[in-house]
Amino acid sequence: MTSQTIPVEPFDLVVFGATGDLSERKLLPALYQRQRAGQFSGPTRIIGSSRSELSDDQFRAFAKEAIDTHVAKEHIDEDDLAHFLERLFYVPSDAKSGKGYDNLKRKIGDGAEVRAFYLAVAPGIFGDIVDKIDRHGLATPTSRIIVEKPIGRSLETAREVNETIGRVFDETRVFRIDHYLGKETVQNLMALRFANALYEPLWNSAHIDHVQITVAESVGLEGRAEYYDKAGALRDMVQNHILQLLCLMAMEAPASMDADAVRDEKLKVLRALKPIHPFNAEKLTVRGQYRSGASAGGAVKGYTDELASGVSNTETFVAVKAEIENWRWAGVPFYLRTGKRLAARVSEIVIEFKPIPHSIFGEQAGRVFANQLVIRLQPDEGVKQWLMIKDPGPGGMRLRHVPLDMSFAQAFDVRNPDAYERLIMDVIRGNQTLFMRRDEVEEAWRWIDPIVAAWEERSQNVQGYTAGTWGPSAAIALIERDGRTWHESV
Ligand SMILES: NC(=O)C1=CN([C@@H]2O[C@H](COP(=O)(O)OP(=O)(O)OC[C@H]3O[C@@H](n4cnc5c(N)ncnc54)[C@H](OP(=O)(O)O)[C@@H]3O)[C@@H](O)[C@H]2O)C=CC1
Ligand SMILES: O=C1O[C@H](COP(=O)(O)O)[C@@H](O)[C@H](O)[C@H]1O
Repeated sequence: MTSQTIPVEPFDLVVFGATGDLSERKLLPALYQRQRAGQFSGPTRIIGSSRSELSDDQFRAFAKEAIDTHVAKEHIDEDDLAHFLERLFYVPSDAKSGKGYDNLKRKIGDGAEVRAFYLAVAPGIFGDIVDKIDRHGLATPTSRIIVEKPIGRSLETAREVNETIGRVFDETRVFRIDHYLGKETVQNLMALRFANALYEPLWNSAHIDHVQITVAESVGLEGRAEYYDKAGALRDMVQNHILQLLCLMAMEAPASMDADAVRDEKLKVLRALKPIHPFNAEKLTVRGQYRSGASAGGAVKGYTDELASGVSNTETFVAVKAEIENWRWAGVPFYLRTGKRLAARVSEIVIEFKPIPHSIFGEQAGRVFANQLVIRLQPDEGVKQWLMIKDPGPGGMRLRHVPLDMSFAQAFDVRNPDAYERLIMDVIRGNQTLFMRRDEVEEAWRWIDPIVAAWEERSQNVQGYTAGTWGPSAAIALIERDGRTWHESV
């Protein structure tokens, strides 16, 4: 039995927003996979809720459709699916009026020892639901709450959301999801750093020249214009996923994998981020917006063509040169970039080591490239350590730049579980290590807010880029000004 299949104790999971997009595409398929892996025990139940008046059977039909659509055929087992559907129930409820909450209380009854509430609804009704959970006595002293991003759109609004939740659930029972932390390769970053003796002595400004973090998407708005146009790439991706990656890459070794030990170290990194001000924002940040172009699937519309209004200054791409002001990282730039409708879907962290101080090989040996460690988060998850070696053969000492390549798909013949599978099971186990603590979320906003303010103060407009490219030319200039180049991700 692997750690993935150690059963968790029976639980009741109430999913608010059970008929929505997140539930359909991610939560129900992830829960089904855990059933299939044999992780559920006893009378575990998943109780869906939202305003739609569905019966249990109608919700089961919705879940079956979701699983048929979003789970690969070879992973669907009819017996497992039937057992999973038996665990599903549905109670209509309205977060605003409170209608249905008494029925929900009756349905939960004494229920299982472990009870969790998943807020898979728009952030605007988080407060209403928490309030109704409280007033209708749905929570026990050990109940947990799972909250989706975005947690606010600024430090002030994040504090409001956190206060609202904190009135009913103390911090040890709040699970703020950043699904990047549930990705296998992101957790592997910790394994790579702290389970190997090799890297840690080199993991500092004496040996690392710079770091690049890229989260590139080939998709566009995917029908989420209403949310996205108010958020933009900085709030949607940098405030959470990219800063979390940066923290795991840059933090000191925690004393253990204990949730607070890890989160304390991440918090110190966030606190050490050098603030970006209006006077240097234009030099350190780039905002882009895609225009019509091409993708693998053919011609695609520009961002504003997808909006009802037809106009917007919201960024769909952002690049930032960040710095961490502490002993380990002083003087090491962290180049961050993310965007929609880029040339490829690829997320990776590139660590470029400093060049050797002197080459003994002479010009005929060819260029000596600096060592690079490339951690590929998705797709084609793996780790590549680029090294210089001698070109084989008797032709003299010629050097070659080659990767030591560890592809997870080739090394392990197992399905790569979706982040939500791991994260939901961690909630049930009560393990908060891979969830964001309140102070982390607020500290991240403390660094993001001045960037937004600087853009507004300086009227820093978005720069157009053609869909299917790597973003605006200013993003290339951002790194090339420093004599460096973006890693070629494909
Ligand atoms: N979709 C995604 O890929 C991602 C989503 N998220 C976050 O997850 C959350 C949910 O997103 P998503 O699923 O896309 O949103 P949807 O708009 O698709 O779904 C919203 C859900 O909330 C229910 N709902 C709306 N109003 C009420 C109400 N007054 N009372 C009770 N239920 C209500 C809706 O059902 P009904 O109309 O029947 O009430 C529906 O089930 C958001 O916070 C989003 O930011 C985060 C990361 C990715
Ligand atoms: O949280 C979000 O993440 C997705 C990208 O997630 P991935 O797992 O597919 O890399 C992004 O598309 C979305 O805009 C954002 O809200």
